[in-house]
Amino acid sequence: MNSDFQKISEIKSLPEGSRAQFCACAILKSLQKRLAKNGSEFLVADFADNSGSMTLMVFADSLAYISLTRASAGDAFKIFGVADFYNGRFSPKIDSMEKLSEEELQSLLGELVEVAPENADAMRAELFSIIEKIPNPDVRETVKYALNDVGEVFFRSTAAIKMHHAYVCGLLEHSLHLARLAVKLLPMYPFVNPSLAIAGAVLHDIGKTIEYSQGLATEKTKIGILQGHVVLGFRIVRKAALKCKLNEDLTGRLEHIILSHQGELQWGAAAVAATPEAVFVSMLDYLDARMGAVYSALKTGGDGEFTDLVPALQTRILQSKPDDEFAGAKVEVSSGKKIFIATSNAHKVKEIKAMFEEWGVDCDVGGADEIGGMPECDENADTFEGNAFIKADALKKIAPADAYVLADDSGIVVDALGGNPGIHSARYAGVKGEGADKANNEKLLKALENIPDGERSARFVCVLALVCPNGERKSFEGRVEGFINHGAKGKNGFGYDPLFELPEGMTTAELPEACKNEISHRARALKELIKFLKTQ
Ligand SMILES: O=c1[nH]c(=O)c2ncn([C@@H]3O[C@H](COP(=O)(O)OP(=O)(O)OP(=O)(O)O)[C@@H](O)[C@H]3O)c2[nH]1
Ligand SMILES: [Mg+2]
Repeated sequence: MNSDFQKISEIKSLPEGSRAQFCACAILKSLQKRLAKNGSEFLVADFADNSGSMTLMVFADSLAYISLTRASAGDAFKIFGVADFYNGRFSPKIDSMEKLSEEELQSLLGELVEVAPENADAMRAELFSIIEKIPNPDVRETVKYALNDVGEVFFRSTAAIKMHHAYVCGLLEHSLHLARLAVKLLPMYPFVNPSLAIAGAVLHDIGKTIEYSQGLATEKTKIGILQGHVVLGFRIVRKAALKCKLNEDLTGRLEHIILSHQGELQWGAAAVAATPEAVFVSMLDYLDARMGAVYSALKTGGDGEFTDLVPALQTRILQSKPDDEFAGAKVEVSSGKKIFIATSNAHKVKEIKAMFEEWGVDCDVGGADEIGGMPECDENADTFEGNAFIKADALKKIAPADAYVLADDSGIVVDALGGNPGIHSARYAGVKGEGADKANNEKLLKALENIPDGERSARFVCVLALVCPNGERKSFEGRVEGFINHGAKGKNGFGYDPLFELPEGMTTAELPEACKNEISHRARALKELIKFLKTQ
């Protein structure tokens, strides 16, 4: 059979009154027998191809009626009819139908089966990279266990029969949407536990892998009807949590997210969301389910002013685009870049994150602890740049492939000491951990004891090393000039800040954080790095 047929979306766009003949190829999604007012039987059949769906009324006086009485959901048909409208709604007259042979079906499968608009492999990779962000390792393992337990079907299944994301890979797409939303919105709600929120976003609908048959037409399975996806999902997640030895409290809270995500009891929730995470996930689900319904309505809406009634929204959707010449503009809020900072120094992470935020660069910046912690590494190069790349390379090995890795090697260079402590600033006094800053400061003051004012010039130097997802390597240097005081002043910053006096007459530890982040060596290097990132 060749493709001398029209897509459902084309047929639905035929002008009202044209009464044009059409031939469509489509899959029967559902079939119901009804009684007309005059007592005669008719069939209501939902058909879909990859462009959309249409509902057909087939009356007993048509040839198609006979073909349909022998059909079941999942069968594919060639449909001959005439475009017609009833009360402004597409309501074609059907003349006849022929069932497609298995061979014809195979050759047309790509035209008939609607698949999620985003690429399935890319969605899957992104979902796993978000799962890797889950801070609590037991929650992370629970999510992976549950996905592995249900297997490939999670990545192919539809998310619904009709309402939203009702296409192949719809469940993957819907789950990924929630996970993306969770990652974006979590910073706004610091009282929401991030591990539970991301896990709930990924797993909330996992029961649908069992609730629905996975053939060409989605139907509820027997156990799907008897238990529903909320309870089925609860069981999958409970098993995973027990296997992964998730603690009792987190297990109960994760189960609660699954049981309550449906929002309201009359929509099938088993419990009303009663934790911050459960309220958060059920609201994300509400948003994405309804936006998915809008997407499908617009896609199949024909060329009327409004779409057909969207049951999930209890209204029709206005189809015309806003009269806005800037409608296609991208709002520059997210560069979508993920950056992990390769350091075990929490002060550096805090300063770098604050600067990204302050300068409105909406990269997703995380510390090494979000991906398993900063690996041990030997900073044995003889330049700041060399050491920065040693740290960046060490973290790159465990960072997600699509992430940038940024390392900072910095220190204080004192002219009277021939450039020392320089690259050895962190370990200048040989003390590690808590007392290091104090010991370093004391050693430096001692070394400069007999050096007069006027010869105590020094500078902070910072080299940032960036390793890009494509392997490209860049470094950026920043400096700030000053001199070393005779004692400590100020409580902000870290390291040598209380000793480092700026020409303006105060130490960098006396500057408010925001001021330090404007003028510091790290700020200067980071400004250059951000310029580069914007070209990416
Ligand atoms: O008062 C300061 N204000 C600063 O703004 C600053 N930046 C760097 N430094 C000093 O230089 C060492 C870097 O050494 P460093 O780059 O090896 O870092 P680190 O060992 O602390 O962490 P990591 O990034 O290596 O994991 C630090 O420990 C500090 O003593 C600073 N002191
Ligand atoms: Mg170090």
